[in-house]
Amino acid sequence: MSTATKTFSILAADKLAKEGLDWIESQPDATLADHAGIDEKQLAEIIGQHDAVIVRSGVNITAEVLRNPGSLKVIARAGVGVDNIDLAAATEKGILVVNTAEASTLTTAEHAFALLLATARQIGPACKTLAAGGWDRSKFKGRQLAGKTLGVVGFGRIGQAVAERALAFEMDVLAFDPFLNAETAMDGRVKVIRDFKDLVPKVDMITFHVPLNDHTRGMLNLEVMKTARPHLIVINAARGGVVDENDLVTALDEGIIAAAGFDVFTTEPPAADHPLRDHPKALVTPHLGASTVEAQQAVSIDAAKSALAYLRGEGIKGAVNAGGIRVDLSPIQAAYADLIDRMASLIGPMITRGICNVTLELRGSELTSAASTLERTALTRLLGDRLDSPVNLINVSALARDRSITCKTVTSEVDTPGGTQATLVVEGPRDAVDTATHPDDLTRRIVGRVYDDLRPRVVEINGYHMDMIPRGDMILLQNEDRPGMIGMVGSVMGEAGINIADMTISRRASSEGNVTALMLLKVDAAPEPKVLEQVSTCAGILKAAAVKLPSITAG
Ligand SMILES: NC(=O)C1=CN([C@@H]2O[C@H](COP(=O)(O)OP(=O)(O)OC[C@H]3O[C@@H](n4cnc5c(N)ncnc54)[C@H](O)[C@@H]3O)[C@@H](O)[C@H]2O)C=CC1
Ligand SMILES: O=C(O)C(=O)COP(=O)(O)O
Repeated sequence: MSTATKTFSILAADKLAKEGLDWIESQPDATLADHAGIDEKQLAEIIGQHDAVIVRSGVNITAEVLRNPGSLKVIARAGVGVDNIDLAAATEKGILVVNTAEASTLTTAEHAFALLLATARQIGPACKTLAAGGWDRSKFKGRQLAGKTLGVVGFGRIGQAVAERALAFEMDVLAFDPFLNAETAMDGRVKVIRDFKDLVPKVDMITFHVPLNDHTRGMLNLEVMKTARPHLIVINAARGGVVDENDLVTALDEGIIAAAGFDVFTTEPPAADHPLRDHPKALVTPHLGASTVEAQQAVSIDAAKSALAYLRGEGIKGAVNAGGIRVDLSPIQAAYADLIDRMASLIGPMITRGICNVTLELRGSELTSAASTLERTALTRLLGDRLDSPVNLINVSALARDRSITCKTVTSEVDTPGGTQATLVVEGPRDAVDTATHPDDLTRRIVGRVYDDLRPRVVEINGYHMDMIPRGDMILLQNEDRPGMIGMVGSVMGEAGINIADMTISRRASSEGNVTALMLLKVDAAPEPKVLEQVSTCAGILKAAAVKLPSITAG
């Protein structure tokens, strides 16, 4: 674990189990702000004062809430569904969103199954009758699950757990999930149906375990309900809106379907006069799917741990909007991330024609698993130095896509003779006219390596070969290869009071045979813009740029 030099502030914006909150408070580098029950407006005001926020489904993290994200770096959902979080807004602001996908699977499956059993046996109305002094046994004749066919819509974690339970109850199970490419599932015990509309007429009971999105909203509507068997029981413990609520009420009233067990609603809580609240054929619970002692304890601790692990740079667990990013890099991967960041900084000032395509070539088996992170590292530097808005590993791919910048990483597990290697190639638009740039330099290419000492080295820039450790204040000069250039540059720097600590020179013959040189000066202080301008106007100097790179602690 990291040392407690920095304290991360974690905001609990929803009701979380005590165990997770206690865990946060036990950490030397974390403080807890418990604001369970906070409304959206208040949340928007304080969210930026915290490094992480943990929520359940009780609070909406809208684009408005994220308008001034301040220090916020991670939103942790203590649960599964993230439909209460504006993922696009979070991604755009560079905020990681994580969930605790597995911690509440069994609990939620049990709740869906409880609804199924209770609805089939009319437990709700029977209980109400008894409480009101009645004893009406003939009115509450139920139906047995064994021998019936259950349709499971969405065959992910919860859907499969429900199917397991249904099989144990001797039910036949049919599944529909467009992302399940098989004829059968669970060792042939579950038949997969390709089309949702084919599933509905075949089942006696149907249960939904899908996320709410444009494809699932209203997927069970009146038109589809009309194709069902009249004794169909509908269970929804996924998200309100997957089953059209108005259509459901009509179908229940008209006997198109028999009964419904609902844990989730389009608006939560549903309005006081919502027809499902007190419908004789509906058994309803107030979004209790994940509400067991065990699941709440697990999601609360998991969410707190994932948020803090990310803030500490220990890894990303349960990412919803950060496919492929890793912060728990191995030493060699971390060294390459640092090298690639420096490489992108170095060629940055030479990119004067805009960016169209970025290609990262990675050689070496150790780098493959970090490819996405390394690509995003290069892009973050290339775009971050050019855009006003914050750019980081989370939002950079979306930003590049928005600007039609194509990014590609080519990995090869065959190490070069010199070991691992990274090559970054940046291309501008083909039709951009740039008379100041030599045709050989229209594509910018930089090659770097990390050896056993884990120090970053640049070994080539656009055909100029070298072996240089990129660090500190540097000046890049491209010049005609003729006598007197070094002396001239030295005297301009001397007059400006700039000490040259180190110099690397490399020559290259152009396609027409002209020889040019690239001088890389390591200087003790950054040059004033006027010094750079002065040197760039000297005869024989083709390009001049200054770059500030981080120092290297290990020497
Ligand atoms: N009532 C409650 O308290 C709880 C509700 N949930 C909800 O349960 C749902 C499922 O959760 P998990 O099983 O953990 O998620 P999951 O991601 O493991 O499974 C979802 C499945 O739905 C499938 N799917 C996506 N689009 C589909 C479509 N158009 N038609 C059919 N299938 C589709 C996916 O391929 C995936 O297999 C989520 O909506 C979640 O929010 C989760 C926990 C508690
Ligand atoms: O995890 C989920 O998706 C849930 O629906 C559970 O919601 P909750 O955390 O109980 O507000």
